[in-house]
Amino acid sequence: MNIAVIGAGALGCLFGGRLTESGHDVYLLHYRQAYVDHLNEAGLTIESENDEKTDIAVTATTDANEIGVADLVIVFVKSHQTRDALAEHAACIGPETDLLSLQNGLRHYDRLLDIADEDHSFAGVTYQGAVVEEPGYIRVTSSGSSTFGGANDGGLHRIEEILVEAGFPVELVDDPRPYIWAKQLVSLPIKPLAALTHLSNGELIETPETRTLMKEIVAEAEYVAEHHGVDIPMDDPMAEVVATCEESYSHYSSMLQDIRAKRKTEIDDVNGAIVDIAREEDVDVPINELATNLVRALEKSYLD
Ligand SMILES: NC(=O)C1=CN([C@@H]2O[C@H](COP(=O)(O)OP(=O)(O)OC[C@H]3O[C@@H](n4cnc5c(N)ncnc54)[C@H](O)[C@@H]3O)[C@@H](O)[C@H]2O)C=CC1
Ligand SMILES: CC(C)(CO)C(=O)C(=O)O
Repeated sequence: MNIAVIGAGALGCLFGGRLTESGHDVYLLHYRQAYVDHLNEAGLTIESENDEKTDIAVTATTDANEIGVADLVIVFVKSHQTRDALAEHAACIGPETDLLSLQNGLRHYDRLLDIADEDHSFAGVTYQGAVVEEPGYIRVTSSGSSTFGGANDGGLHRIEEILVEAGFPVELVDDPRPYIWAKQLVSLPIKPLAALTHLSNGELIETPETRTLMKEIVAEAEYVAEHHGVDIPMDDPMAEVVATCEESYSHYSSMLQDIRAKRKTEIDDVNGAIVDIAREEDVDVPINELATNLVRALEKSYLD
């Protein structure tokens, strides 16, 4: 299969690297020529959770015209980069190209549907984790499954087959939206509060002040989901938040890592999306709104 991966970062390199290894013609798309040259010359090294290292020769490019029309495009830029990246690399997307996104946030499925029809748009979540240790060196941090869905069964099974062959556990669902919400419901209280307090996930849940705010953020989001007609497949979201924080006690959330590295965060697509949807549904979400505005203000202190 001819596959383009938009965003050759942590997950883009992991998925793109393993799909290359399993025999597909994969192109990793990035916007920086020096990074692309490095990937083409030195290849990728993927370090698995049991410290096994695999070297993979990959093809990277900044120019989607070099790819032609791909059979499958996988989107792995950060959520706020998606619209621009899809426009920039539109040359590899034709009417028969399948699009897949397993990004975080609440809007990635809709962004695909903005540019492709329902039969070619597939989205969901992944519990696979990875970090870029240095350019071309990817370390796997977790090997959870990827749950995704879409309207076209044939397309879903085509993507499932190649991902499973490449070693990724996959679960298919008819409608991915409830699963996208379920994953975000756990992230919503952790990410902004970690970004604002610099506490680890475990410290956030142990600290009475942040724990109370976390409960409120989750309760507001559950209320928005209910008004928005999303039936979240999770009995007790706050219990999931507590379990996640306990399991990842010393982990500093990705949003805090973005703040520390002075990068733009994904706040607009996480708590910011809850605020927007709440507004559409005429529901108040004061704690999500405060958390969103504070993280945006924090970003403003170092961006531009
Ligand atoms: N890294 C992880 O463990 C997980 C990440 N996710 C989600 O997956 C998505 C991707 O995350 P990561 O791989 O961690 O991000 P990342 O920041 O490592 O990779 C994104 C890459 O896209 C590149 N990029 C930005 N604009 C571009 C453009 N116009 N064209 C081509 N490339 C462009 C960036 O320079 C970067 O290298 C995010 O939504 C994230 O929240 C979800 C689960 C786990
Ligand atoms: C919120 C959570 C648990 C993953 O969604 C996290 O800690 C992170 O984003 O790094």
